[in-house]
Amino acid sequence: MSRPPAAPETTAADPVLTAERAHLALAAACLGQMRTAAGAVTDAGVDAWASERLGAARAERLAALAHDPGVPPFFGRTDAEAESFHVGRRHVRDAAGDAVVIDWRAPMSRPFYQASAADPQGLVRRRRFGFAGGELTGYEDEVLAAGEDSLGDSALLRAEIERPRSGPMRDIVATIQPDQDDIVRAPLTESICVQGAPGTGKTAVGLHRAAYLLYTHGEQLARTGVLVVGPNRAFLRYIEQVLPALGEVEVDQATVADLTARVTVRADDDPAVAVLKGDPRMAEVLRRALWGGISKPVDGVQVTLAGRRYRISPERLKRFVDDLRRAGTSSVDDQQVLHYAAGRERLAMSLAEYARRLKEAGGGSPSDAETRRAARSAEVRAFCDAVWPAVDAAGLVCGLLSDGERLARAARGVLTEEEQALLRWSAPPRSVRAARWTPADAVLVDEVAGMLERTAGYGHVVVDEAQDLSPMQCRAVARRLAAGSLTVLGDLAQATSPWSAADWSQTLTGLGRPDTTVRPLTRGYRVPGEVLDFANRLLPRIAPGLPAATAVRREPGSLQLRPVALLAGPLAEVVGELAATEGSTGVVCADAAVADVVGLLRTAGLDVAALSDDGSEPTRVSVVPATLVKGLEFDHVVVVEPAAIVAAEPRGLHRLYVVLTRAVSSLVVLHAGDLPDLLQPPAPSQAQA
Ligand SMILES: Nc1ncnc2c1ncn2[C@@H]1O[C@H](COP(=O)(O)OP(=O)(O)OP(=O)(O)O)[C@@H](O)[C@H]1O
Repeated sequence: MSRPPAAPETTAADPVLTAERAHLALAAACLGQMRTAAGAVTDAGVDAWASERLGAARAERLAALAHDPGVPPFFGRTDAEAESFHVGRRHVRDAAGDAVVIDWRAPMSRPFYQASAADPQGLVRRRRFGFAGGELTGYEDEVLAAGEDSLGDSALLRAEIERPRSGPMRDIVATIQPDQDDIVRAPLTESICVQGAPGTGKTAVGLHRAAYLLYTHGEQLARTGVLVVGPNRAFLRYIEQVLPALGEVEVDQATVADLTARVTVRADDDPAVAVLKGDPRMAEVLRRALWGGISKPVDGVQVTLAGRRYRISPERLKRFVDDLRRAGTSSVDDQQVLHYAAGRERLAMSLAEYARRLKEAGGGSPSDAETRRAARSAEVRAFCDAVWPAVDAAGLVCGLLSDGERLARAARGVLTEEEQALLRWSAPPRSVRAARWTPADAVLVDEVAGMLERTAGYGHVVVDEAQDLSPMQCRAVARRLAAGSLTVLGDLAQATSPWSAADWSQTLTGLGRPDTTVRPLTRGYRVPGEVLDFANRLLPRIAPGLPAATAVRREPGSLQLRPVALLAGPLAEVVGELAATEGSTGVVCADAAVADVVGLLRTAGLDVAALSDDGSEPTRVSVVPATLVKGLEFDHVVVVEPAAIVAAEPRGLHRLYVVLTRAVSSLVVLHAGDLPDLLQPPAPSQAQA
């Protein structure tokens, strides 16, 4: 279904339109001048490093000013009694430095998003603009002073929501709604968890929050950085353009697998094993395995310092080791904790400094360099290697999973014997490199690496589809958070991993922010009401207690249930019809059926390709494995045999809920078998009753 961008009742001769077009031309010209000025700045700094930094800063600035002719410099305007502002994606100034457009993130722009007739926030009028291909084609006024507001029912908002989808996700900066804006503009110090039904704009809100925080706390976050964590490469590819379009190019985007890629993953675990490896008790097992490798000194050590030898007794050595081990294992504050590798270095230094004190007591005065040399001496190194051995993270996990006795020592009282047996590799690998690591193992290795050395942390982390993270994955994300704050986005009804919890507390605890407030979003922007009502029938079983989303619009005819005798013919026919329309089509089926569905559609002469997790670009008609569709959306969705999607995995009904909520315009459900009971049409007698 295609609709032109809204052009409310305005004509070319409308003086308002004429004046606004002139302002648009002015803004475009000023932006051009700003770009020229940024391009003219020379990169010559005092030295090569400074020149490079200047060059990088200039490239960033140019990227931020990049002008896409399809993206107009402003999209709205606020009129107060004394002044009016045009609101756009970034500040635009004229040659005199006066504002031509103000950035949507500036405090002055807030009333554009928040003002209502009941609370005009100083505005007399709000104006929204409609564009087609960069041309200003119309506008919509709400005279707040006269009690008018669109209450989320603006024609321009509707046009934006219904526009055909093609290519990657776009920003929603022109139409952010008040409840979304509250989350976007929450302070940097506040961690937030958004529990939002499908299509309520969680991903959009999280990305706009990142852009808002980078604007508002640029200097602080430029140092510490912002990270966006998404579920898979296909999803990251889908969202990767949103932040650059908002002028933010310096945000890292990664999956948990990317963050924990310290070993090469070559295998998958059975669900029961994956659940256990994701259990927070594994952190305790690993902690014991690592710190339990430190042994008690039995002999004294001779330390050579500035030509003399000093003997340190086993009792004193034991005290050094105990004190350092305590600093590594009993600190409540993660920021203060002593990491294992640093502990090893400190132990060596403790010995050298003790020798120095002995020398000083005898009247000597060794230099720092001599003390450091003593810490690096062969005797001290040999002592540390024996008592506080160097550890390789992958080696430790490999040893633990290969050696039943070692595992039992670390897991005693934490895991049952049956659980230990589940973890043990039946055939230990010949070497650490040869191990058939799974994604859950990679997270364990990362946990150990995080105990060995402090992981660099970001100032803010946005975690999307967070309902699917295991507690151990949450810890991996938390390690990247340092002292910063979090935006956690997710939907418990879309929780498809075998370890998914029924409430947010486990996830938020794992992420290290148990006190985070959970805020709901319930207005669905993506899916038409008819389709959403259908999918919501699954809610009582998959997420009892969660409020159902309400759709912002209804589209009669958007849902078609088609029972068929054989799938092949009707599938090719339906997809053929949709392929001829504007926008994207996703044909979603159980993963195991993807190859057959692709073959069948190609045999029918249709140009389709399977969506894969390598981040490659989706085609206009994609065959999508059900496990890869999370977070994505298509104009038209064809679901092939829902019962097979449900049967494919333990949380298959949750998966089906995800699949049924991806359509912007239409959903066709093709089924040769029965529909899952909750989705079956009421029997005729019930229907009449
Ligand atoms: N205020 C808005 N104005 C216009 N479009 C919006 C708005 N909010 C959300 N949308 C659109 O609705 C769609 C769904 O948004 P998004 O993907 O962020 O939702 P979500 O809650 O993350 O969904 P899901 O959980 O189903 O993946 C997107 O196309 C987004 O652009």
